[in-house]
Amino acid sequence: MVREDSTHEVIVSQCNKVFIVLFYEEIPYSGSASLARWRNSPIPAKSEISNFRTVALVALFLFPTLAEVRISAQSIDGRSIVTSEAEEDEAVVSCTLDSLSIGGQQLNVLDSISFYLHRNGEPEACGASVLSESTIEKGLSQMECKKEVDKYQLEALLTAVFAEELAASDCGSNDNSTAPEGFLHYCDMGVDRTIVQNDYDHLVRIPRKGNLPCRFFSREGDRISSFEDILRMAEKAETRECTEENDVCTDRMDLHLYAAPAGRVFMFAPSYVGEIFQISHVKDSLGQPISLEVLSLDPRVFDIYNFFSADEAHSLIDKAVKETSPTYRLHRSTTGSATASIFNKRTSENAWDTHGTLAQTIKRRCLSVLGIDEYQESLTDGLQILRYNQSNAYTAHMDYLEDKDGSQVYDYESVGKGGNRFATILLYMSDLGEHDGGETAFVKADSPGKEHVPLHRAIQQLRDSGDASTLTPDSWEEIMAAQCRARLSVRPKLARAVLFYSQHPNGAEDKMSFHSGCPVLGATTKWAANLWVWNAPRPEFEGAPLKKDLSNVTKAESAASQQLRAVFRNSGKDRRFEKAELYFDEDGFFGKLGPKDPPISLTVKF
Ligand SMILES: O=C(O)CCC(=O)C(=O)O
Ligand SMILES: [Fe+2]
Repeated sequence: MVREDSTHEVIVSQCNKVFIVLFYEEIPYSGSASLARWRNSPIPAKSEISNFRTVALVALFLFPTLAEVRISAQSIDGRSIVTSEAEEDEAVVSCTLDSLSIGGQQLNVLDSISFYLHRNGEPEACGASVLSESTIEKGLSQMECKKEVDKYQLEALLTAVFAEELAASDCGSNDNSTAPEGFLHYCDMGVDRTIVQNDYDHLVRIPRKGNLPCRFFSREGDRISSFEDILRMAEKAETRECTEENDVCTDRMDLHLYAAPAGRVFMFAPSYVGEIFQISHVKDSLGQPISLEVLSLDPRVFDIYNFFSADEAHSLIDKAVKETSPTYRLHRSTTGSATASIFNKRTSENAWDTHGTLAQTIKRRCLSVLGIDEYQESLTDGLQILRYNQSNAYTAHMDYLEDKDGSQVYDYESVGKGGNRFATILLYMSDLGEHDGGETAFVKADSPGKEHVPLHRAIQQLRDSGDASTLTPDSWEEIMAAQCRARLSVRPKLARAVLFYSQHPNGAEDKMSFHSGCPVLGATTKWAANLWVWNAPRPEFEGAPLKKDLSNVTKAESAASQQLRAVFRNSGKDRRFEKAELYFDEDGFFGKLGPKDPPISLTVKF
């Protein structure tokens, strides 16, 4: 028996014979149940797949052994989603923490933790709650009493539990923060705003609701992947001593968790200039702890201490200077998203180091510091080695790329489900003194603690100092050099590293991130390197988000976008179906689908 309700959920239950069938528009599925068709997604027969553009994958099931299967199908370009789930079984499955392989005993400590939940990038908690043993056990019951909870399952569990515990908090999406399902909506922003990252197939939807889960991080960007992580963090958490004169009073620990919506990247949540973040989960080259210090809140700029060494800087420079390949060697820098072109206000030179052993190590370190726990080449440009000789500069710009005339196939709208550069890590590889220029200046931001200096006065001060005598009066370089002294700026120093964001936590472009590479005033060469990091696979990489309007899309790109996914799982509530198996048609065995088997994800290209 199958029905489709107004929220486009297809409910499948009590199917004795079930087949996976891909079928076309008007051809009704043949089997023991009837299945309502997803309105905008006619479904071709298997043999006809190549002939039809609009496809949805609908799953029906084989064998009398499968009672409850959850189905979801989504086209990568977000045109359709079909979600279905079996009707709820009334039988209550009870789980205990003891069933977890970590051992329930250790988890007793959960009772003494107060969890403060933050939305991604927000220094203020949006709500607080306890995760009692019983709430976790309830969550586990909904998740089929797992013995081992992997990070995706844990994320679904935490999202479900916090959504319930924090129903009356401010943890919802900004549009509707206190709605009862607010936190669930915050975590799953809908197809138009959810970036399909490469691990999308692994995400575990919230039991019975179907929403995608948040990911949870420590304040320092360490992803919570297991209960052990929570316990480890709890050990380090602030302990609030019990002062109440009350028998049942115990010391409590305050644990702050930062929740990033599905598909979104973690962002630090600074609250004051000078604030420190100890990044103890990232391995550095120096054997010293990496830490961040907040230089500015708007834009968000941080010093990264102990990020790389002077030796590493020298090796990167050495390799760049010796590079002979026309593509990678030092050459006059260019700008632009699709077609790179020489720009008269970027007079530096740059080389690319994409796959050098050291460049790779540094790129990995960059992603780890940014809270990306699994390295993905597709999220970075190459490491760009920069050389600025005397007077060389890069005018104020944003690293966030624009699709000015809307002609690009790639979807640069990172506030939606597109990708763009979201963070830049800048490595300085030479020392420049107070009078040498070459700073990186955030020209829209005042320097903390300094009064605002109007530009005309800054130009006069620069001229009076005599430092800019090599620059032509009234040239863009001279105006910039003056701005650089009057605004928030970072001075190059060998082995200094800086992080800044080009996006807000919701993916919107951060216009305050406007910055420049200030003219080098003295004779010292400024060497630097930067890594632009994307919030989604960048253009040309697998999984790159493409625009909805596919009319001009090349064949290869359109093939990548025309995919559908389905996830099958056995909820395990009915013991008769312990040996369920999943088939495509009658003889295409996909895999075992017992309650303990992992969910099976399928991707169909057409
Ligand atoms: O050289 C600098 O200080 C800044 C460089 C920069 O902004 C860039 O390459 O995007
Ligand atoms: Fe830049």
